[in-house]
Amino acid sequence: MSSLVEQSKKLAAYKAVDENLKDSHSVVGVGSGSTVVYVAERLGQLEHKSSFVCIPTGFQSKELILSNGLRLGSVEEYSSIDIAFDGADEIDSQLNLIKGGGACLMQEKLVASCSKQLFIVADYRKRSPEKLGHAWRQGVPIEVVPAAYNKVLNDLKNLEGYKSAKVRYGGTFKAGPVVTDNSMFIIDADFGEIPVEKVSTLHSQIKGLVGVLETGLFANMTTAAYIGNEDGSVATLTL
Ligand SMILES: O=C(CO)[C@H](O)[C@H](O)COP(=O)(O)O
Repeated sequence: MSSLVEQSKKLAAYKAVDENLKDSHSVVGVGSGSTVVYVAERLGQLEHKSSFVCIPTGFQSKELILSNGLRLGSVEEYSSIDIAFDGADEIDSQLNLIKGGGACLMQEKLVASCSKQLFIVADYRKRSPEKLGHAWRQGVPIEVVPAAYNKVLNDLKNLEGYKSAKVRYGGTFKAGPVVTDNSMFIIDADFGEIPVEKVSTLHSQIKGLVGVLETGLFANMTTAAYIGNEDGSVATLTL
């Protein structure tokens, strides 16, 4: 990966933490992915880091919390979270998101939904001029019960905008499907470009299929998105 992309991730993450984490915040959600690495790094540099507890969104996130000397909590203990930081695979003009590129979508949505504020950190490649499905062409990640994968693959064909769908495989790292932190499979379903006003409906339709645990469509959850630009600036997107 180019150092420009890496630099933009770091700048966005540091700015999001610096501008939004307050001394009064005692419970902080920490998401998953390569950009959140810099969120955890920044949190770990804070003098008052022992004054808040961090809630992970999966295995990688838990490791980030521990390796940066932060206090680890769980969403079972803390179902009210003051502020959460997470990455995204794509962000539309209304701050709807596609997430789940790293297969952590269920716990990411759990933490986001428990949080009073959700700040997204990303590099410039993640920002769509308008609709989801523009830059992120892999499809919407959907976490499914393993026994239901074939049924869900068939059910998806009946939904408006459907183009294709497949179970995500582990490639050279796993002979067979990717298995999530919840022991589920991931289906990536291509719906082309998703109109802003249809994100919520599409999420509900997919979620309504028996066998679906969660979708990677995050509608109306984002407080603000911090986007690291190629020129070294960081754009703050709010509605
Ligand atoms: O949803 C996610 C994992 O399930 C990540 O937040 C998303 O894939 C973004 O990751 P990165 O910061 O590496 O681009």
